[in-house]
This record gives sequence, C-alpha cells and structure tokens, in this order.
Amino acid sequence: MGCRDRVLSKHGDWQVIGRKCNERMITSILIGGCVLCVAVWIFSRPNKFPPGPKGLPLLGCLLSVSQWHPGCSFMGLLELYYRYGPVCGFYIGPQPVISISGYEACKEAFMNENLNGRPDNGPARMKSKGKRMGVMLVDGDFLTIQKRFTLHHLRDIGFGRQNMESLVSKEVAVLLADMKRQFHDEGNIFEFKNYFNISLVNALWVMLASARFERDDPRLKSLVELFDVVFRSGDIVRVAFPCPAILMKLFPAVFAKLGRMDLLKEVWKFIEEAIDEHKQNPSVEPRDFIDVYLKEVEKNNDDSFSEEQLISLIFDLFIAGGDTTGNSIGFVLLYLIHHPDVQRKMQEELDSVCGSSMPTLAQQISSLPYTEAVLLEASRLSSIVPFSIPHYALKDTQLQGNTIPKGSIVQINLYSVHLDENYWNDPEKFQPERHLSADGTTVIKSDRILPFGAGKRICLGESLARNTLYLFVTSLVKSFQFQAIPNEPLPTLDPRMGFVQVYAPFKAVIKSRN
Ligand code: HEM
Repeated sequence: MGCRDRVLSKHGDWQVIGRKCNERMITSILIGGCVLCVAVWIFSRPNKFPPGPKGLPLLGCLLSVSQWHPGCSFMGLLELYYRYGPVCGFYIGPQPVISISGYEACKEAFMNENLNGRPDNGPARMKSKGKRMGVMLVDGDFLTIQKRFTLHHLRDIGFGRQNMESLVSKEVAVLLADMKRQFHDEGNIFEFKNYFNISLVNALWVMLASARFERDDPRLKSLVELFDVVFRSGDIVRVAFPCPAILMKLFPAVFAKLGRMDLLKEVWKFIEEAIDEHKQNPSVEPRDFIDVYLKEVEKNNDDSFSEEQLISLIFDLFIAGGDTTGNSIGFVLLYLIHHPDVQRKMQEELDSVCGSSMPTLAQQISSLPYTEAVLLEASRLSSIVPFSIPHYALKDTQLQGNTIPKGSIVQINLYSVHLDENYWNDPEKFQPERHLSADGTTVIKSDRILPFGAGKRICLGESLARNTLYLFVTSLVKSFQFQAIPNEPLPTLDPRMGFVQVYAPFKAVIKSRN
C-alpha cells in the first residue's frame, strides 16, 4: 500500500483532508481574530475614558442602544446618567460617544473649545449633497466666518428688534385672522397639527428671500410636512452611527433610522429656485439675505462664500427654525389648556398691561412678569430640543476628571438640566411661580434653563425664536380662550419623538375674547 493509499484509507478522500485542514485554519483565524479584537477593544480605550456600558467587541453598543429605553433613545442616555454619572462613554461600532448630563458637566462641555466641533459622518453629509457646508454641521474657521456673517446681516434685515417685531407681528395678524375665519366654517373646535410652523417658515422666508406664502399654499404645506417627516425619522443617538453618506444615498430604506435626509432634496430645489430668481432680477439695494450673500460671493474675498454654501446655509436655517419655534408655541397652549388657572392669570396680566392693544416686545420682561414666567416654565418642561446637536471632540480633552478622546461624538443632555430633581422642586410639574419672586413682581432668571444651548455653538436663531414665541403666544392668549373639548380626555402632553420633541396633534375648543 502506497503512502497516498494509506492516507486515503485513514481519511477517506483527499478532498476530505483538504476540507478538514481548511476548517482548522478558519477556526484558528476566527479565534485569533476575536482575541485580537478584544485586545484592541480593551487596550484602545484611553485611560480615564468615561464609565459606561461596555458593549461587544467591534460593535460596541450598536445592537443594545435601542434596548436602553425602547422607543426613545434619548431617555436611554438619561438612564445612563443615573447609572454612570454626568460623563458617560460608550462605543457605537468604532465611534466613541460621550453623553454629558447635569448642569455643571453640560455647562463645562459647552464652554470647552475642544468640544465645539461637529461630526463629519454620513447623516451630516447627506444634508449637504455629500459636502461639509452650511453652519449647523461645520466647525473651525469656516463656521466662525459663516455664523458671524449670517448673524450680522440677519440682524440688519430682520433679527434686529424693531424689524423683527414688525415682521413677526404681521405673521401674528395673519394667523389670528385665519383662526377667526375658521370660526364660521368649523365651529369652535380647532385641530393643531404643524399649525404654527407655517407662520415661522413665512417669517424666515421674508428675511431670506423677501417673499411669503399664503397659509394654504400647497408648496408651503408640503415643505412643512416634509420637515415633520424628516425630523421624526431619526434620533440623536442613532445619528452618531459612522455610516458613509454614499451608503445612505444608495440604500435610503436600509439606513432610514439614521434620518431620512435624502427626502430633503425637495427643500434644496426650492431654495435653488429662489436664488436663481434673485440672480435673474438683481437689485441695487439688497432686499434680503439672499441679495446680501450673493454680493459677498461676487466680491470673492473669502473662499468659504459660494452659491452652494448659500443654499446649504438657508437650508440649515429652515430645518433648525421651521420645526422648533412652532412646536414651542403648541406646547405652551397645551400647558394652558391643562392649567386654566394659569391661562386666566396670564390673560388678566395681559389685559391690564396692554389694554385693547396687542402685546409689544417692550412690555415683555419688565411689565409682564407672570407671562414671562409661563414662557420660561414651558421652555423648561417641554425641552423640545432635549439634546444639543451632536458636538465633536477636536482634540483629546478633560471633562470632570475624564478623558474625552479626539474624535468622540459628544451629546449634551439639556433635558437632564431642565428636569433635574436635585435642583427643581417637582420638576415634572408645570409651575410658572417657580420663576417669580415671592411677591410675584420680578422674574428670577436661572442659567439652568438652556433651551438654546450655550457657548460658541449656541442657537443662531435664539433671538428670533424667543421674540416669536413671545409675540405669538401673548397675542393668541389675549385674543382667545383655549379649552379642552367637553366630555373628552385632556389632550396628551406626551411628545412625539425624533431629532426634536414635538407636540402630538390635538384638538381644542377656542372662544374669542373680543
Ligand atoms: C424654540 C426654538 C428653538 C430652540 C429650542 C432651538 C434650540 C437649539 C439648540 C439646543 C441648538 C444646538 C446648540 C448646540 O449644539 O450646542 C440649536 C442650534 C441651532 N439653531 Fe436653534 N433653536 C430654536 C430655533 C431656531 C431658529 C428659529 C433658527 C433659525 C432661524 C435656529 C437656528 C439654529 C442653527 C443654525 C443652529 C446651529 C448653530 C451652530 O451649529 O453653531 N434655531 N438650536
């Protein structure tokens, strides 16, 4: 018997021998690979990496993140705060994520220059046709130049107090007239769904493109509905997943949970058309922000100015501003329906200070303390933006004794500050009085209410949002009585989740007070 035959008689066939060798090799490679991954995973965690859930090698917490608090991943991060403390770290795949909660840690994070970056991942790039543009998701000198320019010129056009007041008041008047008109058509029961977002988009569009839409314009309605779909499509935790933009573009359905940024191309087209229209009908005196910006592009003084950047910038203002302020107005009305006594007190104050006129910005803080306290309390309790837009560590940095490695995504938890039970008494309760002096005449400002964030990345639209919220809410409450529908449960205060929290559509009885 030859050697070949001897081996064959023992193992049956050369193919079997080959398969067995391959199996052994593959098993050894797999075991070796796993050991290597675990070693890399353990040793690549920097010293003093913040405490947090360990997750699996390579995948980190990718598979478990949605289990922390099913249906609401930002609540999951809140649970990590209670378990691991104010600075907590974990991995989503290879991406380090740091979740920061509680007033001291959040304030420190906002003020830390090294944490002022924004992640450069698929969801961020999908927003701007695969490039890093706009203001919301860029950083460094590009951000400084573009944010400064935008704020400066919007102040001239509409963010300045006087201009803003007249512009927003016009939108308020249109809204009140629209509501009164509906009294005849549909009785006094109103449905509120994206109702105020239309006014906000209009106010913005006047500043940006000197145009406004009729409230029932189908294009305006479809834009507002699109924002609603996109804003509800993702959340603040999943958006950290390091997925390349090209994959999101090729397989939108697979990566839908990271946010349906692909749907926003309609908005892009809409802005492009407005810019083309401005170029075809130029004006010597700038009419609006598009004119001012196009002039700057023409001057060619700085590379960061381009038409594409203008589209992306307007796009950011739209998506950051279109959904937020309108929702804040809706939440205030909901709280007032739940608390008729607060609504009555607010109306008494507005009637006694403003008489038969509509409230003005000049009366805001000094003359209307109760009203101001109601708005502060609604901002705190609704926390419509529960987390900052993700920040990004530009360098290794220290925070509260922990090392945050360069390249980490940093989530700053505003909700944890607004509902901190160690600071606020009964934080879940709506109590405007907590913001007033004992005699009720003075508003006590607290820097523990941070709805717009703080530091260099603070909300660009803060003044517009604050003034708009005030002018809309005061005019609405002065003009109408908002009540629950008799014999029906009170409308829910539970928000719909997404990148921001929004009120669930609700119906209410409205009675004219005039
Ligand atoms: C009640 C309404 C609003 C709230 C609660 C709100 C809140 C916020 C928050 C928390 C941030 C993130 C800050 C950070 O990442 O640290 C932000 C950023 C931003 N907001 Fe607002 N916002 C509101 C309205 C608006 C409006 C009306 C506009 C535009 C006209 C706007 C434009 C922006 C922009 C462009 C950014 C990005 C700034 C940057 O990255 O540097 N926001 N906002």
